Amino acid sequence: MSRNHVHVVAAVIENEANEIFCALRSATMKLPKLWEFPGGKVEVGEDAFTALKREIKEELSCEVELADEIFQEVIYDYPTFTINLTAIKAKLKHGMPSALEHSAVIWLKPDYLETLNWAPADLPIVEALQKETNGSQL
Ligand SMILES: Nc1nc2c([nH]c(=O)n2[C@H]2C[C@H](O)[C@@H](COP(=O)(O)OP(=O)(O)OP(=O)(O)O)O2)c(=O)[nH]1
Repeated sequence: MSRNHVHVVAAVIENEANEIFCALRSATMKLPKLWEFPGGKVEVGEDAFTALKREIKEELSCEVELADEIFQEVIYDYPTFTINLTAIKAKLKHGMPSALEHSAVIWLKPDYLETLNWAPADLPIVEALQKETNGSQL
């Protein structure tokens, strides 16, 4: 049986107060009204980093500086497709993010991320961010 596979890149954008940028998918998007890290599908011929910079410009109308390394890779089976979600940390480089496609955005400290209703594929990323913060407080 073949399944639909999609490769999606997402930015974990951190600000100087160590808050993380979270975005709410709109009612008309797939996986409606779930929170996500902004990004989108990698197009043919693109690498994850190039795709993510493009998606952020399109979706949030700002520029980000990406970390050199991938933060986390998640593979998750949704009922109708399998997602390979690549999360990369980022900082704002130029402009402030505007919600051009999302219905809400919020900056949250890692400890509060779990209060949102996340797309299921994002939960391991949320967990890794919380572990990172709590580890650094020990
Ligand atoms: N951008 C983003 N997408 C995510 C995350 N987690 C997650 O499961 N997804 C899913 C939602 C979508 O099905 C897919 C991303 O595709 P997309 O953002 O281009 O949105 P879409 O499917 O509505 O676009 P399209 O098919 O209409 O072109 O990945 C995440 O953190 N960020």
